[in-house]
Amino acid sequence: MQWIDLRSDTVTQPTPAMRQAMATAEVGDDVYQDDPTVIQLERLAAEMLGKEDALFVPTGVFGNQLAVFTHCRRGDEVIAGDDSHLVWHENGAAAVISGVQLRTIASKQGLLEPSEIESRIRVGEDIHIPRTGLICLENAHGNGRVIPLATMEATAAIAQKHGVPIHLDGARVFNAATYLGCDVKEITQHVDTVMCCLSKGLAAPVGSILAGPAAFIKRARYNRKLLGGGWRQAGVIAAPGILALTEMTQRLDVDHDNARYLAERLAEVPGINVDMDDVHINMVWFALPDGVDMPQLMDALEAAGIRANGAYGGKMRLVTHWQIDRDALDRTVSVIRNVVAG
Ligand SMILES: Cc1ncc(COP(=O)(O)O)c(CN[C@H](C(=O)O)[C@H](C)O)c1O
Repeated sequence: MQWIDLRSDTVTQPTPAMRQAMATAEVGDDVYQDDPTVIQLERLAAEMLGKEDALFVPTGVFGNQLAVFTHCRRGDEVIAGDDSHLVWHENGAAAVISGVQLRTIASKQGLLEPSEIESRIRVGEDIHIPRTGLICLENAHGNGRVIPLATMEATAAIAQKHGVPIHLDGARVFNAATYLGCDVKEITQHVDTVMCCLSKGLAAPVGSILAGPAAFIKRARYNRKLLGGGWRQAGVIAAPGILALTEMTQRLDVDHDNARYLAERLAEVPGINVDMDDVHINMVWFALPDGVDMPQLMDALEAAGIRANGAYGGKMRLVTHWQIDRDALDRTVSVIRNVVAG
């Protein structure tokens, strides 16, 4: 059955061109750094992200946690937003894998005020205090909003002043660049390392990229192996990653336009509240009117061949991607409208 799957952009299936590339990929043992397709992907990613080197990793969480593990010492403090993916959805991995303390900041819709970050940076030698080992930013944010370049720049200046590196959870950094109308390097220039997902809106079946200075990536490659993440003939899954970067980054505006279309149609349904100002990328969050029978709504959506996650903090999230067109969105809104209308 071909579902209309709006749960996330993590559900994207590889394009036909990606499947062809997978079948014909040149491969080798990547632990020996013999896989020409992985090497091609890593070089392309480093160039596009404006970093000296890059590493192909299994997932976004792996890339984020490998960054923390490689930047930090055990006992360090890591500054992050209280609603960041690193804090909310990574199983407490920073403590488990790296033995670090997460120092959270209440974000303003995903944005961390640079002054708030600076006030939490540990300064000076004191027998009581840990070292601030890393600042973690997220852009685009998992709430679908994009952090302005000026905020990134101001944060970078503070981090540089205190000698603290910045890691960017850039799972959707190409979506952010599309929204800002800038090259992705204008975002990544303000951070030391960046993780970007190939397997979300960019539609690769597997994988993310961790990019940064050559010396950092060399240490990260060692740490990836330590964590059991050494690839063998991974060219089979690196090949679609190359197409993700060369082709799918160019069409993200289609997903963004479809998200705005969806938000506008939902806003026309009596009782549904959509904040159009929050619709920056391919995500639409909306509040249903009180009293909506959620089990009935989820059953109606499933019966119509539509997959969506339930409400989260009183809001539902629908995510557009290359396999979602306007007809699918119209069908989705029609089901929601009928259930809400009772
Ligand atoms: C900002 C950000 N950083 C990292 C990740 C993790 O990427 P993966 O480990 O799933 O590849 C995600 C996945 N986000 C997923 C989604 O949005 O459906 C779920 C919540 O994990 C993310 O949104």
